[in-house]
Amino acid sequence: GLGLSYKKDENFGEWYSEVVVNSEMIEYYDISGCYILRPWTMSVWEIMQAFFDAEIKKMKIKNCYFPLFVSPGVLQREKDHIEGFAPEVAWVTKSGSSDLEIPIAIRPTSETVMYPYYSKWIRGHRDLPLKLNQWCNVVRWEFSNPTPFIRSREFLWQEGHTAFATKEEADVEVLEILELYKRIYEEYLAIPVVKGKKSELEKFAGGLYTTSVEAFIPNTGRGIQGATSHCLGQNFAKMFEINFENEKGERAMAWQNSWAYSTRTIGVMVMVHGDDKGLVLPPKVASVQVIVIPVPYKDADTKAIFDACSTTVNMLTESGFRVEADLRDNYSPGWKYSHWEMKGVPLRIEIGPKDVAKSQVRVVRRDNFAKIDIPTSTLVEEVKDILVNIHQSLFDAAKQKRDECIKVVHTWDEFVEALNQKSLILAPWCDEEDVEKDVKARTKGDMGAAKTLCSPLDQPELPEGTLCFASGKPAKKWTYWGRSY
Ligand SMILES: O=C1CCCN[C@@H]1CCCn1cnc2cc(F)c(Cl)cc2c1=O
Ligand SMILES: [Mg+2]
Repeated sequence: GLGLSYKKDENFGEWYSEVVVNSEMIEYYDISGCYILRPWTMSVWEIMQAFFDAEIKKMKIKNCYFPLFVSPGVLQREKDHIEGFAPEVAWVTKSGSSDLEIPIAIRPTSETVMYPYYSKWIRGHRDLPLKLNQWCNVVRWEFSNPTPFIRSREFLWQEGHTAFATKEEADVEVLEILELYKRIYEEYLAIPVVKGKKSELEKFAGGLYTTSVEAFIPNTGRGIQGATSHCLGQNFAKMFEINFENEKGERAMAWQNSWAYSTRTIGVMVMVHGDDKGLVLPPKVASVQVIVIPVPYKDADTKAIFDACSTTVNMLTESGFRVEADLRDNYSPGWKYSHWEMKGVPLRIEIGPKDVAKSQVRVVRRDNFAKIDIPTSTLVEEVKDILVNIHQSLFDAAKQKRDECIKVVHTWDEFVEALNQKSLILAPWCDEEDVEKDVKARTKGDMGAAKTLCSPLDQPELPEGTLCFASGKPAKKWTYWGRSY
């Protein structure tokens, strides 16, 4: 039948796989970890891309495109940059039936592709800041359980790579980009995130510090890194000799940042907002915000009903909404209701004989299934308000659910208890790496170990004398811990 065979709160993994397929976002592919992104996915991606691309253009960041292929020498330029990553690098070793002289890597990220040219292009301080971004795919041949959008061997992202004369400029940009990531999640996907700083153990090993926006999936009790903005310091400048003559005529090394968000954002949206009827799309990223469905009645004036549908579509389209009518005559209204609910369309408009007679329409919300009869004369204004309200209620519901999962703990026992309750744990920590490693070791298990997710930039008050929950040493900062994707 049309409905889902799994319930979100009973079989989350199966529910998720079914929703992404039945909503026509994903088609499974014959290579494990690879997925077909159907138009229903690409339209969400393109709406977010349009926002982010316009914002970085305001920051004078320019788009470019570097090759997909990386020569081995360059990739292995700095072993500690790719130390643990080597197993996930995909290599081209043949063309046709003949072996390549030298195997070529497929980019897993583009630092080593781009930075030799940054070194060539940056000579003097007038060549700075150099601020480039690219929209592309990357390949990481991961082996842990592949999940559409969340963990795939190829994914789409943007990667920004910027170079500055001073650390101050780099520090400012890291946070400007982080704010854009928060806006993508909160203003477009209606998902609450925490802005924070990664621990030394969890940060990008090649960089100076990493900031991120962290989301949370209540059903699995796992945190998920939503996007990252790194300050690389001068580490890559040293590695790739990206230096310049500063204004005092001295040789100086550039200060760099790199930042990315990916199609993983879409998986988080499905997981957070989806329900047992299928996908629920936040209005801002819905390629169809309103679906108009005629409800013909045996001897009623079908033409009048269809005309009313077209009029409604035109009126709403002219007002800037993304609206379609489902006029197919080989599906019943009931079938269409389920179909468009599965696809997550935020608002449905039903038009039957009674509605035509009264010059009104019946509006049904996807998020709470509320049914509202609205006169045609005020429909545009009402639809505008309802879509804004749907976004806000999706956000508020997600935030309430996330906040209910947050447990503040002060002792190891409270920590373990909270972890067993699938919580997002906020704990005072001494900020020592060995202690973090110890927590990982002590919480190892088939559910995965607990780790630090981030230390929120917005720190709650830490009373004098507060002790670390794990080591008993003086706590230095509040940190979010939990299991993660
Ligand atoms: O997260 C970002 C923002 C955008 C640009 N890149 C950084 C760091 C990426 C880390 N990282 C992540 N995954 C990797 C996988 C690999 F196979 C290799 Cl060789 C390297 C890496 C790697 O450096
Ligand atoms: Mg990885």
